[in-house]
Amino acid sequence: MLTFPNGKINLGLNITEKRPDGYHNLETVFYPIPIEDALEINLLHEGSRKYCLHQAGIEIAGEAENNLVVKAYKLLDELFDLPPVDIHLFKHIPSGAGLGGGSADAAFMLKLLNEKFNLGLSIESMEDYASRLGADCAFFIRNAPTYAEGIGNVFSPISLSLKGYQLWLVKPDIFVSTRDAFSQIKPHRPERPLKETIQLPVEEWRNCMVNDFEESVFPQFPAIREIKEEMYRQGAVYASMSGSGSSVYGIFKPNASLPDIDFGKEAFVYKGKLVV
Ligand SMILES: C[C@](O)(CO)[C@H](O)COP(=O)(O)OP(=O)(O)OC[C@H]1O[C@@H](n2ccc(N)nc2=O)[C@H](O)[C@@H]1O
Ligand SMILES: Nc1ncnc2c1ncn2[C@@H]1O[C@H](COP(=O)(O)OP(=O)(O)OP(=O)(O)O)[C@@H](O)[C@H]1O
Repeated sequence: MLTFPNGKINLGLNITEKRPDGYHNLETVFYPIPIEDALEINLLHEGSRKYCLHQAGIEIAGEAENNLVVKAYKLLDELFDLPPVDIHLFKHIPSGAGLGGGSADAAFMLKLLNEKFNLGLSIESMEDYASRLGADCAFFIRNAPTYAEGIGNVFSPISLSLKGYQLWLVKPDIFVSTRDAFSQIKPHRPERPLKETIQLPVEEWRNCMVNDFEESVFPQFPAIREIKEEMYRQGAVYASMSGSGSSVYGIFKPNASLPDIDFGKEAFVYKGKLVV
């Protein structure tokens, strides 16, 4: 059985409060984007192992057992004593990019196991399991535009569609540590709640919707700021860093023509239409 976990971008990201447990409360809108990994599971017939992970595409640092798809399998295996599975993961979504690729894989693995083994899990219980695997993981269960608060795990649906707009996304060869990015932020509430800002016309977002991480990440990595400025030079309606970086996206009118621009040999570049 095969599925295609997709990435997300953050539309606006306000870090509002530091919590006693060290984590931060935030408000953001998660928006699904059509950059996809491929994830397949089959019954594993050989040997005594419960799972075997085969990886291809972009390399993920670390041991197989730390892969979020394996963590998702182990979580449900503890509860349902699942049959052994052979897992194939083809990574296309860059990691450490603010695109939630690892979280997407984990959430889609829960959905895949639920379907393959007829576990009968509700959307709500899959969201609950997903939230144990990562702060923003549960978003990928419904995978629809969502307003998120808390540590990125308290959701409400929003009415928003950018369907037909073009997305231009660039992830330079720069690693930004999410933990360090959070530690450099002075939390504060925005003048207007993001839930209201997001309902303004897209053309107005540029003047009032921000990603708070840009203030600390741009001075440290001016090349990331430069990509955002390039997006606006090319006519983006809205441009921003996603999550804690290092990817930057531009949203363009449906008929805009996007030229070829050299963002460096190692940069990941995606251009495509938004589909939701
Ligand atoms: C910033 C976002 O990209 C917004 O979508 C995500 O919230 C980040 O999610 P993520 O990469 O899955 O981050 P995690 O692996 O959960 O957390 C990495 C580190 O970031 C810090 N962290 C994360 C989320 C949060 N709400 N407050 C935090 O302070 C913590 O120090 C944590 O140890
Ligand atoms: N299946 C997986 N795909 C990608 N990363 C994984 C996976 N499993 C574990 N990881 C680990 O999770 C870390 C972060 O992955 P992910 O791609 O979700 O981060 P991100 O792009 O920073 O997203 P965000 O900050 O928006 O959640 C990586 O450092 C990687 O080692």
